[in-house]
Amino acid sequence: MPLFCANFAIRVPHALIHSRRSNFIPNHVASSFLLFLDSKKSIGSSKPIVSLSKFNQTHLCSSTMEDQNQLVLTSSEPEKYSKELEVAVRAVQMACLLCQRVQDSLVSQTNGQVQSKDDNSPVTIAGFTQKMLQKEMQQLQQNPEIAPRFSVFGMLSSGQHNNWSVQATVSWILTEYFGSENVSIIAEEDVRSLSKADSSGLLEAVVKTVNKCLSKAPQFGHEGPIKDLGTSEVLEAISRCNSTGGPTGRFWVLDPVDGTLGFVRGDQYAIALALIEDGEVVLGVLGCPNYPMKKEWLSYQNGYRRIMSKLTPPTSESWEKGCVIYARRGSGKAWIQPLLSGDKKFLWPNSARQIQVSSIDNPAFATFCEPVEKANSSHSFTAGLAHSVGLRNQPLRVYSMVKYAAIARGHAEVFMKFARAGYKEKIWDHAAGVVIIQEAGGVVTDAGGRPLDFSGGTYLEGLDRGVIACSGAKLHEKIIRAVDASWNSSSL
Ligand SMILES: Nc1ncnc2c1ncn2[C@@H]1O[C@H](COP(=O)(O)O)[C@@H](OP(=O)(O)O)[C@H]1O
Ligand SMILES: [Mg+2]
Repeated sequence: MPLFCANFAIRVPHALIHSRRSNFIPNHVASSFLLFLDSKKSIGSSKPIVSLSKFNQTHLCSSTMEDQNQLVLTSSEPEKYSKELEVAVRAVQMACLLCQRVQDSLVSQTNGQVQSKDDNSPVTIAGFTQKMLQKEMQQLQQNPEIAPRFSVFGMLSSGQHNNWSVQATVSWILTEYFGSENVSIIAEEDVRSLSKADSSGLLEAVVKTVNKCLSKAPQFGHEGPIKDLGTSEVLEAISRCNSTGGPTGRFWVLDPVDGTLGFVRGDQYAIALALIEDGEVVLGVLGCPNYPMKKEWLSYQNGYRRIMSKLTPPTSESWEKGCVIYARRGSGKAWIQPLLSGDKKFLWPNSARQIQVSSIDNPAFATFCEPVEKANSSHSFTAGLAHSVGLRNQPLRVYSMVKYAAIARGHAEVFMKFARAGYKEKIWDHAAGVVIIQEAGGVVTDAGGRPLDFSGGTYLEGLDRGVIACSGAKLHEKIIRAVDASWNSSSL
C-alpha cells in the first residue's frame, strides 16, 4: 500500500528526471521539474499541467509496488507528512544497516567477554550493568583519552562511535531532503566531546563509518553526497541536532541507538525517529535490527536467539530478523517492513504490511514487557501490579523501544515503566513508539491516564509516576486502577 499517490494526475517517465538517479526526489529537484512542466504548458495540453500556485500541494513520489520504478506526479492534496515519513523510513533503514555492521563486529571481537583492567579477571558483557555503562560512557565522553576502568574501551567507543555515526547520517539525510533551514533535530548525542581535538581517532572512525553508510545511499533511493563528507561536515550534521524541542514549531526527535546496553551486549536495541509539530508527535519510525523472526524468541537469551535465527530459514510469512515499523498520526494504520538485505534496492513501500495490536484483553493470557535493567524500572513494583491484575505470564524483559514495537506488532499486550523517583523520562525514548502503538490500535498514557506530553522540551514534563502502554483500553484501565491501589505502599 503506498502511503501517498492516492490520485494520479500524470505519469512521468523516469528518464525525464535525469538529474537524479534515485526514485526519491528531494524538494529542489521536484521544484525544478514542476517549473519545467509549467513552462512547457505541455505534454499535449493547452493548459499548464501544474500551476505554480498549486506547487505546494503537488507531490512527486514513488508509486505502487507493481509500478515502483516510475514516478508519479499528483496534483491532489498529498496526505500530510507522507513525504516526511518516507524520508524518515529510508533514513532509519540505512541507520539499521550501519548499526548491524558495527554490532556484528563488536560481538565477534568481544566474544561475550571483556577483561577487567583492575585485576585482569574476566567480566562478561552480560555482567556489565547500565550503571557501569553510564559511568564509563560519561568518562569516555568527557575525556576520550582516559582509559576506562574496564578494558571495554573498544566496546564502549564502538557504542559511542555508532551513536554519533547514526546521528550524523540521519541528520545529513533529513537536511539533504528538506533543506537545513527546515530541519530542526533534538537528539541524544552531544557533539562537544567528539569535536575535541584529542578525540580525533574517534572522529576519524565516525567520519569513515558515515561515509561508508552514505555510499550505500543509492541502494535506498537516495543520491548520497557527491564526494565523501569531511570532518567538518560530519560534525556539522551532528551539531545540527541542537534543538531544545518545545510546544511550538516542527522538530525531529532522534534516539540514534536506544538501548545502548542492549547494543553493546549484542542484544536488542532500536533506532527511533519521530517528528513533532506543535507539541504533538505526528509520525514515528522505529528500526529494530534484531527483532527476531518469531515472537517467542524475544524472550530467548541473545546467544541462543542468534543460533536459532541462523538455523531457521525465513518463510513466506516471515523474514530474517529485523524490521522497521512506522505510523503517521491520524492514519489509523501502522506498518512494518523487513530490513533491506544483500544488494537489493529499496523500493517504497518495501513490502510493507499493516500491523495491529493484539486483541487479547484477558490478563490471564496477556504478556507484559519491561526494561531488562531494574535500575530503569522497578521490577518488584510491576510484579505486584501483574499479580493484582492477574497477568500470569512471565514478564518479557527487552532492551529499548523494541518493547513498543512488540506491543504494536501484537507480540505482547502491556509495557510498563516505573523509573526511580527523580528520574525524568526523555522524549526520544518514547516519541516514535507512542504514535506507532496508538495508530496500531493501542493506548499509551502515564499512570494517571493522561497522554504523554511531548511539548515540554527534552523531558516528558509532568509525567505522572510511569508509562503504561497497552494493546487495549480494558487492560489499560485495570493497570491504572492497580497502580492507584498500590502506589502509596510502594517504595517509589
Ligand atoms: N535510571 C534510569 N531510569 C530510567 N530510564 C533510564 C535510566 N537510565 C537510563 N534510562 C533510559 O532508558 C533507556 C533504555 O531503556 P530500556 O531500559 O527500556 O532498555 C536509555 O536509553 P539509551 O540506551 O538510549 O540511553 C535511557 O534513556
Ligand atoms: Mg534511549
